[in-house]
Amino acid sequence: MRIPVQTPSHFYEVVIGSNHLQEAVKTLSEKIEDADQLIVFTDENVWRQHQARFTAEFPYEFKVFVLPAGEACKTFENYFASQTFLLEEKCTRKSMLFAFGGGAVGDLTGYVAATFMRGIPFVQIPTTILAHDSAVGGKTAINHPLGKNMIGAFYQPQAVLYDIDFLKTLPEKEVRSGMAEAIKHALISDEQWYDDMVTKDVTNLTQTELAEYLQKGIQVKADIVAQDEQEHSVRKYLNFGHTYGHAIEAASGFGKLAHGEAVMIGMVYALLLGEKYGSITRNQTVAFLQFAKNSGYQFEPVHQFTFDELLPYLMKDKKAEYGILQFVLLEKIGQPFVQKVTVEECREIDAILRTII
Ligand SMILES: NC(=O)c1ccc[n+]([C@@H]2O[C@H](COP(=O)([O-])OP(=O)(O)OC[C@H]3O[C@@H](n4cnc5c(N)ncnc54)[C@H](O)[C@@H]3O)[C@@H](O)[C@H]2O)c1
Ligand SMILES: O=C(O)C(=O)C[C@@H](O)[C@H](O)[C@H](O)COP(=O)(O)O
Ligand SMILES: [Zn+2]
Repeated sequence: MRIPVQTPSHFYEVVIGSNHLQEAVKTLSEKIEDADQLIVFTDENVWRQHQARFTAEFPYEFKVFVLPAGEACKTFENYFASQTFLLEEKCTRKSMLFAFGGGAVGDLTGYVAATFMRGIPFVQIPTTILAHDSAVGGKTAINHPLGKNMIGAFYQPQAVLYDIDFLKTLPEKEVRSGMAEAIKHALISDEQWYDDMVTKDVTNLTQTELAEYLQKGIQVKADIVAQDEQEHSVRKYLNFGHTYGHAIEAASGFGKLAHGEAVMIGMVYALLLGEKYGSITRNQTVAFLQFAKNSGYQFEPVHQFTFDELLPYLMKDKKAEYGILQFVLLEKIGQPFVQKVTVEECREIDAILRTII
């Protein structure tokens, strides 16, 4: 299946299927054959588990740059090492990068591609559930110890080649983390989908259900990015759960908490705020929390920090303007909006969160 993504700057396709890497690569053959070098960026876990299959099915000569697994790859040091590798390999503006891995490899590779010689083409080949979100839409970034994704660029890939057969080796924690973004996509777009989701064990979907959810999530993202590529308006909705989620993620030390685990906490926080500013009821928030707990999501990380310890991270949220925080909230399930919130209100909601989790 092909899902088109049309932004003001760029058109590309998400080619999603199972066991179709070889076929999917063919959709890009013209662009690939025009490149002077192909460089695959991956991480040590992904390469250990999928090198044989990738090499067998990727029908071109390539060089590989293996990064540390997970969030650890989104650092200045790895960004610098990546640029050094490209320079030492004599890459040029005609070279093409491939991000073979999860969101961390994808974000780092995209930022490297956006900045090497002021921009060279790159392709996303995602290997996680979460990457149905991260590989689409062109947000690329590395972290700074003071905040998540603080250095980056909007830079769209040439294509997203998503073979969901790679997902079969994901550990349960990463399944859970990835499903949080699918739950987010349902919450911000489609009440019926959300209602269906909460009846399921989202960590144990059938391949058919998983494929359907991923396609739906990609479509939600593609529709939003088509309207607002650089987050001036509706793209903010994709940040539902991320203001508080990123704060917990950064405060914990990058990589301790998986991104989706932190976002799940952030979504409960945002639902609580939605009780004040929207028509979300406490029953709905508690039902969501129960569904999250039943699916194995953890909320103890909140208790490791005081609100004042989280506050500096909250204040670095990229949606904040003139020192005022903006949260994405739900009027009702499926209807997001953006709301300015004061620090004192944030403190109050943080206190409520601690009592209900
Ligand atoms: N750019 C965006 O729009 C966007 C959207 C959402 C998240 N993100 C970013 O994505 C990152 C999280 O991405 P992620 O959850 O994919 O995590 P990840 O890339 O850190 O991968 C998680 C872990 O799973 C392993 N892994 C990956 N694929 C595997 C496979 N097929 N089998 C076994 N193990 C595998 C990795 O080695 C790593 O240890 C965060 O940095 C987050 O900020 C970006
Ligand atoms: O694509 C978007 O826009 C998103 O916000 C998707 C998020 O899931 C993702 O985690 C994103 O990287 C967060 O962006 P940030 O601007 O808050 O760092
Ligand atoms: Zn996210």
